[in-house]
Amino acid sequence: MQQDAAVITIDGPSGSGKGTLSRLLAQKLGWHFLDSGAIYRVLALAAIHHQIDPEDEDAVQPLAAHLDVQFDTDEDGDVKIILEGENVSSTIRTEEVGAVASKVAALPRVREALLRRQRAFREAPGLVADGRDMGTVVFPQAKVKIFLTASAEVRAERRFLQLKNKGFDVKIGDLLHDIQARDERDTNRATAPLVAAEDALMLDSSDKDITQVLDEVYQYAKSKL
Ligand SMILES: Nc1ncnc2c1ncn2[C@@H]1O[C@H](COP(=O)(O)OP(=O)(O)O)[C@@H](O)[C@H]1O
Ligand SMILES: Nc1ccn([C@H]2C[C@H](O)[C@@H](COP(=O)(O)OP(=O)(O)O)O2)c(=O)n1
Repeated sequence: MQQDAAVITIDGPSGSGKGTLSRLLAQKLGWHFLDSGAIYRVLALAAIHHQIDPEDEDAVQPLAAHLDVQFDTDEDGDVKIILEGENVSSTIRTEEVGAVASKVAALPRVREALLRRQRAFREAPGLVADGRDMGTVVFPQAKVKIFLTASAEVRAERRFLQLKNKGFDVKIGDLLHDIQARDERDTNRATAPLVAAEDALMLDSSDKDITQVLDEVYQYAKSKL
């Protein structure tokens, strides 16, 4: 880890466009990228595989501390996520895994166990970090912080198109329900809840396409770095 490498944090609820924006911004800047949600999703999948109750902190904490996960980036910048030797890049993206991720993520000792792993992504020339608590807990000293939102209906519609394109059989009503349940759990947990940092730029992407969002954030970041 390089304590002095610059960090841009992008936090917000499911489907707001954090992942897409963070990836594009990291590419444009030539910086590293941390998908912290993927770590919680991998942990959730590991809990499912090992038949561990996602709300049992004593059982999930050691799994988090010893999580055997690798992020392998190829020449095109595509990231392959390997859990215990298996490529889980696609399996972790289901709503079922997202819901379990949101449960394991509510456990304070699990979050603590994953802190160092996330901070290790901070390397020169810089890091774009995507998640829920990047600007508040993991990288509170980040120079640029964005809190990206969109209405729940718009987010459900985006997720519907995204999952349908990947071949998943999904219903928009179920997705809206899942998104609202996850918002509720992520926002109301006691440890590192989904909340904007005081010094974050608030951005509502409901009526903006991804190019507009990227341009706006890139200009803002340039003015702050
Ligand atoms: N501003 C936007 N306008 C329209 N679609 C978007 C926008 N941002 C992201 N998307 C699409 O919405 C889906 C969810 O975006 P994603 O980046 O995965 O969200 P998050 O990481 O916040 O859950 C993706 O299919 C993405 O291409
Ligand atoms: N920094 C983070 C990232 C994700 N989480 C939790 C809460 C989320 O509901 C799950 C899944 O996160 P992820 O960012 O992959 O979810 P979305 O792509 O936004 O749907 O993990 C978290 O608590 N803290």
